[in-house]
Amino acid sequence: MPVANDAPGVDIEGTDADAESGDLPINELFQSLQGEGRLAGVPSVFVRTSGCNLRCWFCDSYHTSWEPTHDWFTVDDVLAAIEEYDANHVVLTGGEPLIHDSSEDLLARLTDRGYHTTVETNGTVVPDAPIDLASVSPKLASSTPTADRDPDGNGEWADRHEERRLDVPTLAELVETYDTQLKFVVTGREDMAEIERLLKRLRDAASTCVRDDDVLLMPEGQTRDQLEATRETVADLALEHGYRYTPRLHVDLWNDAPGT
Ligand SMILES: C[S@@+](CC[C@H](N)C(=O)[O-])C[C@H]1O[C@@H](n2cnc3c(N)ncnc32)[C@H](O)[C@@H]1O
Ligand SMILES: Nc1nc2[nH]cc(C(=O)O)c2c(=O)[nH]1
Ligand code: SF4
Ligand SMILES: [Mg+2]
Repeated sequence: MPVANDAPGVDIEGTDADAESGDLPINELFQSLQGEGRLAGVPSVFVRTSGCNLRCWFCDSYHTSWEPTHDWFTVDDVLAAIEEYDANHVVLTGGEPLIHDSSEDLLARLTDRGYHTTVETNGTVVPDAPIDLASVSPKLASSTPTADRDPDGNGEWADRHEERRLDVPTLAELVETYDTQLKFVVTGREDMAEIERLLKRLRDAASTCVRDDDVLLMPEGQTRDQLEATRETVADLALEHGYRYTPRLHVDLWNDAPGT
């Protein structure tokens, strides 16, 4: 179910515009195979909220971040739409789903109904909600929308993105609270030094163990052609460092088609 109306009523960041109504801005809701991470290949219903507190230049969900579009759904509407599908796994993604208070209500109610929940998040917000798999994708310096890489302007978002993208105490709380995979978007070999530095800080800060097995390197690329250029380097880096490689199965299968 693609939902891509230019609906009014969300501020540019999509932050708590829904706080009073309890509704969620939904960009799309569809069934597919989980394309990324530990559960790659598992049939899942994807709920994509609109609005993000970051602006990665490479964001593959442009209409949830740079130019948010959505319809407003009540949590009951979202649950009813999910139940139309024959699936046990639900992936809550965005945009950044955890900037919306109502995501907590949705996650609690999905858990009550027996669904397995994955949340795809940039790791800047800790929710008060049950999550089976926190799929955390901390954003590296190579994601910052500097003027030369800005898809929508001249670097106006770079400073805000840079200030917000990494928050080690928040990441530590996420790994302590949830079964977590850390999924880094890798643009090239030069990203590894930052990943290593961040993991060191996170391991020092967190009271639970962050295993190399829970660190996933994912090639940057919104299309098959773009992945073609990055995937082999990223696979080599995973081998060299002892981290996991994750494909982007949905891009391999369906390229950049919406609703996949
Ligand atoms: C669109 S984001 C939404 C969830 C959350 N905002 C986040 O960034 O984790 C979903 C996933 O796609 C990844 N992603 C976005 N654009 C990408 C790209 N061009 N290449 C590879 N992964 C990308 C993100 O890092 C994240 O793991
Ligand atoms: N098939 C498929 N798998 C995914 N895993 C994470 C996704 C996301 O956009 O968060 C995603 C997506 O958009 N499609
Ligand atoms: S944090 Fe996620 S949704 Fe937000 S801009 Fe980056 S990739 Fe897109
Ligand atoms: Mg995606």
